[in-house]
Amino acid sequence: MGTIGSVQSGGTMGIRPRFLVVMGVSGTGKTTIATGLATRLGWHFQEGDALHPQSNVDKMSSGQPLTDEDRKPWLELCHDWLSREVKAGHGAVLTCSALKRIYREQLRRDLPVEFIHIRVARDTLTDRMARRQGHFMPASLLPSQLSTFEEPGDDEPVIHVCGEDPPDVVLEKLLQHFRDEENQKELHAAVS
Ligand SMILES: Nc1ncnc2c1ncn2[C@@H]1O[C@H](COP(=O)(O)OP(=O)(O)OP(=O)(O)O)[C@@H](O)[C@H]1O
Ligand SMILES: O=C(O)[C@H](O)[C@@H](O)[C@H](O)[C@H](O)CO
Repeated sequence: MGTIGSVQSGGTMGIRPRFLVVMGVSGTGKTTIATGLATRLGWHFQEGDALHPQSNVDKMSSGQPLTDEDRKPWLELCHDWLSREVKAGHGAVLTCSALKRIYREQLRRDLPVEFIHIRVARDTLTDRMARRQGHFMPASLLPSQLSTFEEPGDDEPVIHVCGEDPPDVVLEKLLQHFRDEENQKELHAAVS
């Protein structure tokens, strides 16, 4: 089993392929954490925002929140991407806000998809969005993101992680979680 300090060839650190959706409201750090995971693990990465139809981007840029109807075709494109990745079997990471349970159900339909939910306090989000430059999402949409968000339930395949720590710390916690799970499996296989 590899450790964070000794990346094995292929870059997977002995971690089996997983199909991850890094989720949360705008500004939680989805892109930052998802790209970090994909880079460290050598897995494929897709920015969910890049799959939005232009009409959705235009709508958000003009300060209007998306509706369920707006999000439906976008979520289907996200599902298509995940589906292709599962078939390829390589290990993959997608960013997607996945704000509601029904959206998460659409994303993981018939697929072994897991979610990583990054938790960040409202004040931190406000600060991050105010500072961020060159992104279409205005900080004024944060209240609607937060009011639309439905906390994932215990019956959903989700890993919660605190996103207040620096990105390297968040990433190391996630990698440690994956390694712990691999170790548990090996232990279980050895005793059964
Ligand atoms: N753990 C962190 N600590 C401090 N700053 C962070 C952290 N994660 C991300 N940031 C910063 O916060 C801002 C938002 O991060 P990022 O773009 O990754 O979030 P996002 O969830 O993908 O946002 P969006 O959904 O709006 O695209 C960026 O300026 C990023 O550099
Ligand atoms: O479901 C939504 O409302 C959207 O996906 C937003 O969350 C943005 O795409 C993203 O956060 C970019 O800032």
